[in-house]
Amino acid sequence: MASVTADLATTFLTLTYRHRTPLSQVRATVLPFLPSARTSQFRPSRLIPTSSFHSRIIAVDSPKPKVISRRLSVAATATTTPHSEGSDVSTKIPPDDRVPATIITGFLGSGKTTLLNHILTAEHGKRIAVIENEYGEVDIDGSLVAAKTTGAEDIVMLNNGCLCCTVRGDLVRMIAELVNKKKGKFDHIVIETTGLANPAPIIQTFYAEDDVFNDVKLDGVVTLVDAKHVGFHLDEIKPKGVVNEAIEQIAYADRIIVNKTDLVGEPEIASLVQRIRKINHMADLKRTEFGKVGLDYVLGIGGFDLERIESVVNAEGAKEDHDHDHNHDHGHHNHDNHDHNHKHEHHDHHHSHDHSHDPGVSSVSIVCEGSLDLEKANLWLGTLLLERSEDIYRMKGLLSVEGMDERFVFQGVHDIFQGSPDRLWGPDEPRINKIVFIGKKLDAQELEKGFKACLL
Ligand SMILES: Nc1nc2c(ncn2[C@@H]2O[C@H](COP(=O)(O)OP(=O)(O)OP(=O)(O)O)[C@@H](O)[C@H]2O)c(=O)[nH]1
Repeated sequence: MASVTADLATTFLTLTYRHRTPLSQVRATVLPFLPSARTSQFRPSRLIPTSSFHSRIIAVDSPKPKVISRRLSVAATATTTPHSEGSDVSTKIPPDDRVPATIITGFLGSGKTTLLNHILTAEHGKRIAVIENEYGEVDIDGSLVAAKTTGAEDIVMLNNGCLCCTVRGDLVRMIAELVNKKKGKFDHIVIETTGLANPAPIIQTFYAEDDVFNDVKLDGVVTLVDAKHVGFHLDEIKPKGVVNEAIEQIAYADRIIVNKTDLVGEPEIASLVQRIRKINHMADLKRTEFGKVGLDYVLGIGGFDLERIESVVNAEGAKEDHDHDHNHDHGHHNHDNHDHNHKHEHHDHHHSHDHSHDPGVSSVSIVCEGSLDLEKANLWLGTLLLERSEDIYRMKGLLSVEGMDERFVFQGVHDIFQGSPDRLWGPDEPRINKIVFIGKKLDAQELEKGFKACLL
């Protein structure tokens, strides 16, 4: 046990040291004590006999898009880390020039291809490479997309794979090929998954594979929800060990698009939104018809960026499209945001939305003022990931750690954990910790208790 504890205690310290690496290029940290969990998470949940990825580079005749360079200064007074080479080191974050990739997922017929067509035909000045994962021999979606776009420069087909193993390999090869052969010819990659895909292995590909990670960064997961039919899929009881893809696709999302709202009435949409919120309280949500959303909503999300953790944990629960929001989800949002804007009060709550111990997939937030004992927090988080990483789908957090002058931000997908100090706490800024978990069998009270035990 002693050695495990020592390992756990190095987690934050190691991560703290990582502030010297550009934040945007901080390599995902797979906790060193989790070697078996790392491989087990790629187990296929479903075998799909004939599937393939197709890639298409959509060339858009437009001026070269603006390169957005992300710069962030981190003033590090790294008194808590033995790795520190000195204090008051300012780290300039160079631009992250990796190509962003967006995953579009959603159940069969939810409107993924419709959204893709919308993206490809819109004026945005981006050249987009599309990777499609199809069932069967016939490239139906490919022809739908092709019919609506011009300038398709390249199509590569990769066959015979299952989503979690072979296709993951295919995806890596596909991305590597795109990067090697077409570098500079596209600005964004959009990956459309099959309707029965569990997004987890695809997300993990971006962290587990160096070939991918070095050149491409995961920008976000966009999930289409069929407002008329999704209820049936969400209700479906699967055999033990088989995932409910409709739930998983919602759980991993950064952006949720409730599509086909023309086919159902307002009350159905409102109750669906509530249901979605119980699963994923972190994502933005919009209601649409025929996938008509602003391009900003689906491209350039930064859903896995440490720099953007704050906006997620702050706005958590309040992010439905406001055109629709006010009438339908009021009580819920008021409740969720209750504490977020108050200063100088003792913030101390969690919410898990109706269930304190939800056996299904749910979101739990902890908002709590105070500073954490580094070692205890390390042990708590490390143990949590060690024991529960399969159940914790995604998490994001912003922490106040005793002895650390910066806020500590982190995000994780199962046992992939990425964290770093970001900006300094303001002199009068209340030290409020905020964590959001999305996962299976989450016990809000237990999580909160464990977290609070780490406070000084
Ligand atoms: N009424 C209505 N129909 C829609 C809407 N969005 C898409 N559709 C239609 O629904 C059907 C399925 O849409 P797709 O975009 O192909 O859905 P998909 O998710 O790509 O489907 P799969 O690839 O089979 O999983 C098509 O006939 C679309 O025209 C909508 O908002 N309202």
